[in-house]
Amino acid sequence: MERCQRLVTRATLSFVPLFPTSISGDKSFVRQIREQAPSLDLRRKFRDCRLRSFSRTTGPGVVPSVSHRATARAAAHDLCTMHYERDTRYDFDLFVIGGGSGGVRAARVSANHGARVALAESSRLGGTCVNVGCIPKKLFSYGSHYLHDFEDARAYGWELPSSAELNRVDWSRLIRNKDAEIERLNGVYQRILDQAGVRIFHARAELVDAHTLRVGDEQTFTAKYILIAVGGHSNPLADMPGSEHCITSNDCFYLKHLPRSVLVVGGGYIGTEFAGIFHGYGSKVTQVHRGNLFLRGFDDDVRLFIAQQMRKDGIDLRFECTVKAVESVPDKSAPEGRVLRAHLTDGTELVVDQVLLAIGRHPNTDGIGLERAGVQTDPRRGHIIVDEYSRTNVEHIYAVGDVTNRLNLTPVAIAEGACFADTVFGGRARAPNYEMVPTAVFSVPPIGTVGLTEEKARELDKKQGGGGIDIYRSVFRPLKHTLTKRDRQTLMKLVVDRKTQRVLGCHLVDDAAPEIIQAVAIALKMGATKADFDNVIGVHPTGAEELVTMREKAPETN
Ligand SMILES: Cc1cc2nc3c(=O)[nH]c(=O)nc-3n(C[C@H](O)[C@H](O)[C@H](O)COP(=O)(O)OP(=O)(O)OC[C@H]3O[C@@H](n4cnc5c(N)ncnc54)[C@H](O)[C@@H]3O)c2cc1C
Ligand SMILES: NC(=O)c1ccc[n+]([C@@H]2O[C@H](COP(=O)([O-])OP(=O)(O)OC[C@H]3O[C@@H](n4cnc5c(N)ncnc54)[C@H](O)[C@@H]3O)[C@@H](O)[C@H]2O)c1
Repeated sequence: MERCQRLVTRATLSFVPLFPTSISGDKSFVRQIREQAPSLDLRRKFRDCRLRSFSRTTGPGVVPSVSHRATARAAAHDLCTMHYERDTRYDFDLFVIGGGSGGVRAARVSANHGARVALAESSRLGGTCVNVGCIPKKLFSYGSHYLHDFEDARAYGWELPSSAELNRVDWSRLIRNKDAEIERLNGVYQRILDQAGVRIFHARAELVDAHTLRVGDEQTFTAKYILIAVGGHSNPLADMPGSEHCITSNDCFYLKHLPRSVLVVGGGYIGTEFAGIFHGYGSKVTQVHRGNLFLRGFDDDVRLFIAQQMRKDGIDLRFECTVKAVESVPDKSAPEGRVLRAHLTDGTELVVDQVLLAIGRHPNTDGIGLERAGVQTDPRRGHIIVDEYSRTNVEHIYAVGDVTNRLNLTPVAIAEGACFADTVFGGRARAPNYEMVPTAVFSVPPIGTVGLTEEKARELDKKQGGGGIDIYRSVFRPLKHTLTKRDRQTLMKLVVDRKTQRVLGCHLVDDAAPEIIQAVAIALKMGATKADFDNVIGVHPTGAEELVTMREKAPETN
């Protein structure tokens, strides 16, 4: 308390008059106040004296620079938004287990609301997305397009060496460069949390009881609120003979060699993205999926179209087929000193360098003491059960992100984390909104999608005895490939409610689809009708202009 009084006094007596020129020292001062001033009252006093000092320095004759003004306003806003009165009966107001997408956002926003926050991360900050998910995957995806791009460049006049000469990949350089970027991002996350005043433990944490956590082997802390944001892990298909020879998506980012051939098992996001990545880098790829068509949950037109395009590119895509056993066979000529013989359910065998299991992910709920705290999980799938505010059955324990198995996407985990923080510490109950969440599959070519599929829209329409669904579909060769002659097509599709004319879904397959779909999602979330789309003038020449020029309804099939 005394220390805080001193800080406030220092703010009024010495710091305040220097205000316009000591902005850079200012941020750390705000941080100090956040960390040291336990009472809301003291923080408010500091805020008030800050605001007074600012208005004094902006009096006649003093013109603070724009950046000074912005910094001061931001700092004052920071302090104004501290709603939460700390509870000193506990070591922390909030303990976050897991420093991935959801956990980091929740920790930062909660600290900004004035809570004393700790976060434990057993691996690397940033979690799946930063270390072994979205980011390295997208970097690999960029990298995998170059050979095609070089080949296409010839049609545009470029004189380049032959494809055989171009097709040489220094895989270790890719891994090194990727690692450096990920390390940089780990540092960014560390700084974000440090600046917010979050205490970070680079250790595993588990629940001892409903308010107590063991952190690493030795430390124990109490917290008023606990947030579980531990994510998930790949299904290792442990029951399959030879599964120990297979890799998961995590391993793809650390392979010593580019595999000459890969069997990809699974027809979801990860399998389809890695099939494209390895194929683009020059591996011979076979992808198997146990169902009759992969990418379940996506629009059927998109699923068929992507399958067609991938096959044209040379990927061996097999449906109603999966792997039943894998053997390791020594082979001195193979990069790994062995090859893998995969036995498939269609009766065939494949000899490959790697078998990638991409058959879904399980929540990390084992061994974190949920039972000791009385937190309920789903008996079938193991995820933590939460309500719309991400609260578990235990009043002060919350969970966000993949461990709750709602929509397992990074922006969703982030939104859940932010809503949690605002609800518990920000004085504003906020539930994440899962309507019209756009998503992309970075396959080759990529998919961008938002809203209802045609199948889902028809099903709902039938249930509601509605007036029917109109489909607008366009398939065309993108302008770029008129010169390259590459056998590549774009698909654009709108699903429209016939009665209200509201656009219920948009499904794109195109190199630009992941970028375009973000903006389309805004329109759909605002309730745009087909006429709204038609009223917009296109951007020419682009593929996206097709979205506002589709006039012909597709013939009725149902
Ligand atoms: C290959 C791949 C590609 C993906 N690509 C995309 C994409 O392009 N776009 C997209 O939106 N989503 C993508 N995702 C999904 C996305 O990564 C996840 O939805 C997101 O990371 C979930 O965030 P989270 O906070 O729930 O968990 P995570 O990010 O997984 O974070 C959980 C953290 O908790 C830590 N942890 C676990 N147990 C403990 C413990 N007991 N103590 C301390 N720490 C612990 C883990 O080490 C981890 O860092 C991809 C996923 C994968 C696997
Ligand atoms: N671009 C993105 O946004 C992106 C990219 C990667 C992952 N993700 C997220 O991560 C999640 C996990 O991805 P995923 O591809 O592992 O899972 P998924 O659920 O998308 O696909 C799993 C696939 O494995 C198959 N499968 C499941 N069990 C099987 C078994 N025992 N044998 C054979 N096949 C089996 C399923 O039929 C399905 O095709 C995704 O659902 C998504 O939410 C998102």
